[in-house]
Amino acid sequence: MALKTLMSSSPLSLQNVSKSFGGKSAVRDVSFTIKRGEVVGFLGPNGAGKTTTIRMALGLIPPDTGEVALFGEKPGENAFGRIGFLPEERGLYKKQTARESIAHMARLNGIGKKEAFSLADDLLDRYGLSEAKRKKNKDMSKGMAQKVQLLSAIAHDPEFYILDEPFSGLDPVNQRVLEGIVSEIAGRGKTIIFSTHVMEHAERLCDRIILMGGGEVVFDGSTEAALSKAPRRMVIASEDDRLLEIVRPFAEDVEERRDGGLNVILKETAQSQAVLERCVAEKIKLTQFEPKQPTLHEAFVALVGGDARADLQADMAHDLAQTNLDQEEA
Ligand SMILES: Nc1ncnc2c1ncn2[C@@H]1O[C@H](COP(=O)(O)OP(=O)(O)OP(=O)(O)O)[C@@H](O)[C@H]1O
Repeated sequence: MALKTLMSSSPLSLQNVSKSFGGKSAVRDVSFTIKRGEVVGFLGPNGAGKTTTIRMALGLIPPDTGEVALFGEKPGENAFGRIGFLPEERGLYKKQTARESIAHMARLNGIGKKEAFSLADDLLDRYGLSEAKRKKNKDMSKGMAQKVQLLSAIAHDPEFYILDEPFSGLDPVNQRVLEGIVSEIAGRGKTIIFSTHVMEHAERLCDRIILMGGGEVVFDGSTEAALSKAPRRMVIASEDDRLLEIVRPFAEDVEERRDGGLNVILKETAQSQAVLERCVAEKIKLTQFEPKQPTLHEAFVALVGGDARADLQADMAHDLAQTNLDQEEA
């Protein structure tokens, strides 16, 4: 399909978009097109440029250079009723109740008063928040308020959802509830792009991944293609001292484990099966042989270089610590 046609028929298209703040580049030469019905994970470490890109996509800030097309037009009010946007900065009017918040957003998106309140009630019932209907936002837990804000963004049943960090700051239980909502929206054939630096959400929900690093798109493709970028790993163990020597020619890196086994990162050309065959040929008796499934975490640490890679690892460590903390508290 010709570029112009694709730009005009797609919910969102960015062509060579760049943005700097005070001379410091935040987004550099970003191009991608979101097709109808896609569920896209917009990933990257803190400061990678995700929020800036989303703001430009919605026309909240203009790009310095490049073109943005939202439903084939320059972003503007025309498109807003067709979009459900969850901004990174959370905020509900403190004195409004949950149903008032949702109805308020629905009305801003052109729905009449009676229908807006009925929609709010239906959504709150459907997503297990019936008891929050008349609760003021200031009295809600963080998880509850975040769910209400997401429901406010989706009440007018838009075609295209732009969700900036929908899972951040939530405990694992609430993250799952929000994932359920996103998954249900996706099941109805809607188009979704959501940003996150937590890969597991993307792994479970997305067809396609766009990974930002240092203001640029460093990967854009299917979740499977992303996984193929992860280094292949295996764990192998034997009481035979010759194991390390046999494994080394196949390995990019080998680490001895405390239990005597070896963590092996295979060379690009090597196969775990070949290591096994070599061990059998050398009559090495193995006590463990475990090729590991690659994870998106590993793929992205491999794809995002330099400082961004360190940031991503720090984010991952932080998320893991937070999840452990949340599980201990639960
Ligand atoms: N209004 C602004 N003024 C100055 N610098 C900004 C502004 N907005 C973003 N930046 C800078 O642009 C870069 C990209 O930030 P952005 O918020 O887009 O990244 P992000 O990928 O969304 O990160 P996070 O996951 O932390 O939200 C960062 O270096 C940030 O400090």
